[in-house]
Amino acid sequence: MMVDLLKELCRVVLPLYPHKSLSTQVLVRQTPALGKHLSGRSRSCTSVNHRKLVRNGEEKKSVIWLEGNIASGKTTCLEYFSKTSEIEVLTEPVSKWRNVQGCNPLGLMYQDPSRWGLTLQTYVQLTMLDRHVLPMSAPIRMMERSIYSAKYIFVENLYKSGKMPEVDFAVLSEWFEWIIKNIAIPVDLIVYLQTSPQTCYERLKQRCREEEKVIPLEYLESIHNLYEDWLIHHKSFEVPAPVLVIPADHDLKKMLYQYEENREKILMAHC
Ligand SMILES: Nc1ncnc2c1ncn2[C@@H]1O[C@H](COP(=O)(O)OP(=O)(O)O)[C@@H](O)[C@H]1O
Ligand SMILES: Nc1ccn([C@H]2C[C@H](O)[C@@H](COP(=O)(O)O)O2)c(=O)n1
Repeated sequence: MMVDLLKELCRVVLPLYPHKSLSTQVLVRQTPALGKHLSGRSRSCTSVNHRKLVRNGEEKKSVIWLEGNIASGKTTCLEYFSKTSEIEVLTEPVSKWRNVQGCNPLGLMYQDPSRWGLTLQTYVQLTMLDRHVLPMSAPIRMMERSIYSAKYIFVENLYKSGKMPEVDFAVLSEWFEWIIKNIAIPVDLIVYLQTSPQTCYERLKQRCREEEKVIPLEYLESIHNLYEDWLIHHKSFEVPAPVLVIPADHDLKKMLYQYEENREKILMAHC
């Protein structure tokens, strides 16, 4: 009788939890739709990346990229979510960009982008790749930006604005293509903090990072337009995961409220 009871329990309960399957079968599962904030087109063009392989009841892990303009509030957002036990947070390695063996490629780039753009972006590519391949220590990883935005936004901006020589752009492009072809860079969801360039300009001045004092509003406008073309209008590059857009011009109190409102959608990337 006990055996029958167990069999019945398995029959009813296991189908509800396919990722906890006890068989050795590999299950391919699609993450649930993320509701109205998700951009439909990015979902459809990224179905392969968004599928999840689950084997032997192994715990499914999810990676979320937090994208947005300079000083849009990404670090502040990550700080908030770092208090959640299932989430590990990886901030951008800006301190390395400001100090590699005593040199400051970030500062040099802002002083003379044509000369130092390649130097900074090569180092950004290396340090972001290092972040992407770090073993995960929690079920959900939220990381600030990605090797994709480094290329599609910042390298693109330097090149399009005439501040990066063609040869530098070609070398970085070949490196980038090689990396994404040969190294797995997982992503399940992109959270985009959508701000106006003006808001970022004000927050940038308030943060007062020494290297960034030379940044004009026009620079933030260019970065903004590249982000919008990529993640909202789908006019430039492939989007490697669904996009959750969070309007981020609001004050801190309203932003924390919005983060709470979106918590489920973010955690759902893990289901
Ligand atoms: N919602 C907000 N309202 C006002 N100031 C903010 C808000 N979010 C962040 N800030 C401030 O703006 C500056 C940039 O925020 P930060 O989180 O460092 O941005 P990012 O990591 O995107 O560059 C910081 O001084 C931060 O305290
Ligand atoms: N690929 C990149 C990434 C970032 N930067 C610059 C932009 C900021 O000055 C700084 C850190 O950005 P934040 O986290 O404050 O938005 O690094 C870059 O030039 N290239």
